[in-house]
Amino acid sequence: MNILLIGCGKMGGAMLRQWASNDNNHFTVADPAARDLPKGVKHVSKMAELNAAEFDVMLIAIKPQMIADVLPDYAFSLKPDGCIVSIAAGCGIDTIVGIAGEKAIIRVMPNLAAMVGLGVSGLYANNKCTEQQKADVTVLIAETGTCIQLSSEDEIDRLTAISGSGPGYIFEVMRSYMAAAKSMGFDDETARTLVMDTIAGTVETARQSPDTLEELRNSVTSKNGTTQAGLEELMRDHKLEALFRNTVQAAYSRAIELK
Ligand SMILES: NC(=O)C1=CN([C@@H]2O[C@H](COP(=O)(O)OP(=O)(O)OC[C@H]3O[C@@H](n4cnc5c(N)ncnc54)[C@H](O)[C@@H]3O)[C@@H](O)[C@H]2O)C=CC1
Ligand SMILES: O=C(O)[C@@H]1CCC=N1
Repeated sequence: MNILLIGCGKMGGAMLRQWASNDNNHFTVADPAARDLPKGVKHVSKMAELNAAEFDVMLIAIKPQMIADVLPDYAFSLKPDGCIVSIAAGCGIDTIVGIAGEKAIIRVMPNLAAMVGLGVSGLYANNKCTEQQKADVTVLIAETGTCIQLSSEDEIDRLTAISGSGPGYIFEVMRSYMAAAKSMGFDDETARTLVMDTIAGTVETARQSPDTLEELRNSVTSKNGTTQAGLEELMRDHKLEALFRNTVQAAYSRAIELK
């Protein structure tokens, strides 16, 4: 497929890095600030430089607040049977239709781990999309990690709050955990290794185990041992659970505002 990537910042750039490692598709990036693009990727700074080229897929990876300004410039670069894919948080299909007209539109919500092929994305297609378009875009997204098919647009906004924003929460959890390790006297490098390897090893253990997370947690927790002492703090008054609930609710509310 010929794909036009509009916006190649942190998220578009992360996905492009994976895609460019395959030869399956041809990419053109439209972004005045794009630098150091992978080999074989064409670059334009503005619409006029496209020389009337037409694309099978137009992938929107600019900030949601910019779409109304930027998308009209590119709307004519889509082939008549082409498909718009938007990774913008919040920005609904109705908003895109209002700008670009009735088109095949797919909303995808990736996350930053796409950069290393370990992303998780949700995908929702409107009823103008053919089965072939859905299948092609699913294959494209699956090159960056897991791709989950969603059956309502609202699910994209709810998934945004969990996995789209998720790496942000986890980086902050890691940062706080690392600060705690440093308060125990470990230097930066050792604290980072201890925290990251503990998290990576724990995730892999959970992936490979048939046990529930509660059972796995209990398998670390000796009666009257160190983990029990730590968990009594971490789980006091269910504050951690409430904190995560409030966190994802705030992100979901923001996605609704960005519609
Ligand atoms: N950063 C993340 O982890 C995730 C971001 N997203 C979505 O991805 C989109 C992009 O977010 P980021 O990559 O984080 O932002 P970013 O600010 O890193 O990238 C945006 C890019 O758009 C470019 N741009 C600005 N004006 C332009 C124009 N007129 N034409 C073409 N390109 C233009 C900028 O130069 C920049 O490279 C947003 O809609 C966001 O909701 C979705 C999932 C995760
Ligand atoms: O913070 C944001 O709005 C975007 C969407 C998900 C992750 N980053």
